[in-house]
Amino acid sequence: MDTWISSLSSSNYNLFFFTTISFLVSALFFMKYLRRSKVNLPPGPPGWPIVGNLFQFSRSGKQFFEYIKDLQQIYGPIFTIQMGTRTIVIITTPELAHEALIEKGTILASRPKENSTRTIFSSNKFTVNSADYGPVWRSLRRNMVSEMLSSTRLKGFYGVRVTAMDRLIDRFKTEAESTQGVVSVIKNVRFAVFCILTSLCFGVEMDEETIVKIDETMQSVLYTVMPRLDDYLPLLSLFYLKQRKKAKQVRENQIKTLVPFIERRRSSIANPELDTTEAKFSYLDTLFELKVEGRKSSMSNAELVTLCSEFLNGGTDTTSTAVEWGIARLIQNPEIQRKLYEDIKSTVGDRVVDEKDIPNLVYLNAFTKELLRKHPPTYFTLTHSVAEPVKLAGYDIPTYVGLEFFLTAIAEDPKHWSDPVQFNPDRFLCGKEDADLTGIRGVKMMPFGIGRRICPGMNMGTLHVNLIIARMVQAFEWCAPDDATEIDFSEKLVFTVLMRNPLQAKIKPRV
Ligand code: HEM
Repeated sequence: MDTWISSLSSSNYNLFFFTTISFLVSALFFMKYLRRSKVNLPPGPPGWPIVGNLFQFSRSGKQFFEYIKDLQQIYGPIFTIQMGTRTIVIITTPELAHEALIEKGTILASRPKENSTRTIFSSNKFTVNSADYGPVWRSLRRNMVSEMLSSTRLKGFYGVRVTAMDRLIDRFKTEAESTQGVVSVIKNVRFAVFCILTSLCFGVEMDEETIVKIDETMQSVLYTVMPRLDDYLPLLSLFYLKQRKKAKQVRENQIKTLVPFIERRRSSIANPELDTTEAKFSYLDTLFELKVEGRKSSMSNAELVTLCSEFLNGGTDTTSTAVEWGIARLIQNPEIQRKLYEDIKSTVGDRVVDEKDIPNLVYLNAFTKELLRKHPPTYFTLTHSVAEPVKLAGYDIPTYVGLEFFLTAIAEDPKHWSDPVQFNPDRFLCGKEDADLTGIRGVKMMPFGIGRRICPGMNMGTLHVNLIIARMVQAFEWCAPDDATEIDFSEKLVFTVLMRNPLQAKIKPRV
């Protein structure tokens, strides 16, 4: 949300034009105001005409989640902000999340209208995450879960993970040789996760150069769909023609990069004898065959690109961000690192830790849960919207509102956690303070969301975080590059919440 400010100042203003537009917008807003003033929305900071709270936010100099934290102190568990034309309701407590996403789950399971850039990249809302709650969403989601993410399917991809983990440890060793032991955490972990997901998605093992190229394409897509000022003030879109042109180029490049893999897979299914190196099964295969409710035609290549990109993006940044924060916590707390290593050593002995060991690694599981509580990779769920007007906490929620669930506030609610700000995996040992991540038995933390739209990759995401951390801690002792350095825990909101300064860590191989 920060990026639009700089682009605005660089735009070439035409004063007369802007004034006329402002007048028209004011009239429009006034009419909208008359209509909306009858609605009993949750309270919130008074806004300015046209822009609402947009400039108050930008002038606060804070990141979006910091601004929201401040407003929570003033307005309580549920409040409204007006960002230009967008009305956003923020929910910050477990009780209200339960009311919204479990008790009234079907009504709050929709997604808001998209801007024109997002529509290009979602093939007009043809993805699991963007589709409205209805037949298309059901078909796409059911396919993704049952064919790729169920526990049986996950087990079938065991070999892919073993290869990726061995490669990860080797990469750390190689990097450390030329840097006196200092390695970049997120870069290598991201690469490992991406290797797994590309293999599952396209059914091929790829060389490093190809994987890096696809990853760069995916990252440029994520940056292109990030919010801009004209998402909030659509009439300013005239000043963003260059960005819209750029978005089309990024889309073309995304299609150009991924279509060859789609064609290759098609041809290898048609002629299995030609390439024996390909995997027996991939996400693409399921999409080739999928019948989407309410559609007669099969998917176009552009739609296949969109769905494959969703699969790759959904699990890469989230997982690698979590691991980076995890290693930062281990460096900050050598005692926690020692306990984790002891847990692995006493459970698996001298052999390499395997994903089948994970259910027995009690401390590792507690550590990962605490990691996802304290550092949910995204601070908000994806935006929800309502299919029909509904009441929440006694307030009106009309259909034009976007709902944001503030995950860190929910996971640090002092009514539900002892010493909530403290990073302490022990809280999950011996059932002292447990939490059901699905929210069905009550909500205390929800790093994957809850209800109808809960992350379908929850099992895979948790498995990857557990496995990567176990392998990294078994192979190396982790410390700060210079033993005196304090880890900087400040955050930067991009798509996930990253460490402001990407973590550099010193590794010492364990003997
Ligand atoms: C640690 C890892 C992960 C975390 C923390 C995470 C978190 C989330 C969150 C917070 C949401 C939004 C839920 C909502 O809107 O209420 C979500 C949705 C989603 N995630 Fe994940 N995710 C992770 C891994 C994955 C993986 C591995 C995949 C697939 C390969 C995936 C695919 C998706 C999809 C498709 C959605 C949209 C669901 C829908 O709208 O029905 N995620 N995830």
